[in-house]
Amino acid sequence: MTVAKITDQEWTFLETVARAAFANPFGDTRDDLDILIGGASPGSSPDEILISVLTRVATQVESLRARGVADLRAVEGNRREVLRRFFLFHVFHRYVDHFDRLIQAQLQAGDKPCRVGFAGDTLGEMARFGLSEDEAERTFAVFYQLRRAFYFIRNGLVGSSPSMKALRRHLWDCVFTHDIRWFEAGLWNRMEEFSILLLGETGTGKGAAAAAIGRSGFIPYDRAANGFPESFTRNFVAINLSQYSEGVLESELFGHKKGAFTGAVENHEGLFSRCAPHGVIFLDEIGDVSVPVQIKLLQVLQERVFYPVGSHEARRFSGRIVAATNRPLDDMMLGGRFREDLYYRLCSDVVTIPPLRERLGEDPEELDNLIAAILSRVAGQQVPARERQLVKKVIRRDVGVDYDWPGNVRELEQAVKRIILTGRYQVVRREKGPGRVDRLAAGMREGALGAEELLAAYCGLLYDTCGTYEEVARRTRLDRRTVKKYVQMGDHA
Ligand SMILES: Nc1ncnc2c1ncn2[C@@H]1O[C@H](COP(=O)(O)OP(=O)(O)OP(=O)(O)O)[C@@H](O)[C@H]1O
Repeated sequence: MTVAKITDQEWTFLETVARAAFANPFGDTRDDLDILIGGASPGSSPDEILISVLTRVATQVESLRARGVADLRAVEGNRREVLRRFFLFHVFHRYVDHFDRLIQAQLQAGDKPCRVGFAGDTLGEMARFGLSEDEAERTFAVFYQLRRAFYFIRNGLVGSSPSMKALRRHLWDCVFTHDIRWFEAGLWNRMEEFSILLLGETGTGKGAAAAAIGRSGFIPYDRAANGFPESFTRNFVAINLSQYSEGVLESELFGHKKGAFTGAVENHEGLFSRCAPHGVIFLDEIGDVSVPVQIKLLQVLQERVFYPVGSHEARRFSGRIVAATNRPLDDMMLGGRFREDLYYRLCSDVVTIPPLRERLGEDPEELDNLIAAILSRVAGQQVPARERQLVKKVIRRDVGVDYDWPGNVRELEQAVKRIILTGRYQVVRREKGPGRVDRLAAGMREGALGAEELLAAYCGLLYDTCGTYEEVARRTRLDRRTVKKYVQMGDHA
């Protein structure tokens, strides 16, 4: 048998590469394996380590080829699996730059799927290693997915603190499961069954985390089109549930039929019908929806069908749900404001996003990394170290080192912008509880409040006690959107 030509020492090497092949790139295991594979000296840079890994693997592939044993068809069982992963590691890294360029091109092109010029070469190379056509095509799609997940999780969520590293690892598992063997064995096609609940304070990056998951979904390779029929930009649709009144929200989510209500002059496709088959719907601020809408969402999650408003025609939904809230869902469930059955349907996994103050406490460099990322996002290019230091100095001067960043990264983004505009960042601290009541009462006694200020202060006061825009809307008989506007106005007064 040809396998006998591979020595035990070589098998040890192949097994190590096979373990690295699909390891979580944000975990420590992958780093340790790379050092083992490449034999790089301690203190080498990540680029040096990677080059030595790829060189050694390519040399080993050539050696197997020269002896005529670089073919999976001659091997079975566990050894086939080790060899398969080893060859795939090699192929993946040979085409990784092509995948990166495809991601960039697709970002530019938006919803129109891009041509994939290198598919034939990559598939041909896998075929020469003995993969069947189906296996090669599915693997090609998984390669694209692996690279997208790496790109969007790394770039969408900046930060080097331990809790951010843990978050990136966690998000990777949300896309591929904690053991990619399960994913490869069939879950690649069934991740829609796993909904994710993102928890965390406002501005921590729940939307950014959801987008990273959404853009990293599986997109099947289409043989006839010689490419991917769907752009990943279409694979993620987000809705902020707190922005809509109940009636409008149902229409936005499920669509409506012409004539379903006054003003429904055309059929309207809702979010659920617009979602691509392996796409993600991001339900932001899920803690703010009314119980009737919660029941409808539960039905979609349970039965995978929904009905446009005014229609009895069931529509199928085959995407994945990611939901987020900064509300205390536990308390809300106790008070009957959030349904337990929906909660348990939403949380195949719960991901908690750390607040900025915790991250800064773990690693002071976190602030530098975030300032750099925000500045280059605002400027559209890398910003010199001098400017970055300047912004950091102003932050330290104006809010001190112990500032708790209640608005988290969103607040930091605004702080950086304000510093660019004005050279300073003075914080208006949000007053809660009795302080607010006193201020409102004093303002009324003095007759000093304008109508909008009065409403903003009253809505803010109610929001502090009731906890949801919906409840404030009920008490003030305003609609939820208006309430939110006034609460936020009060926050920034
Ligand atoms: N780790 C991060 N790295 C880079 N940018 C981040 C990070 N976290 C958040 N941001 C940015 O901060 C802003 C706020 O993030 P996001 O909207 O995702 O927060 P959120 O938790 O969803 O807030 P809310 O609960 O109010 O909806 C966005 O512009 C986002 O890109």
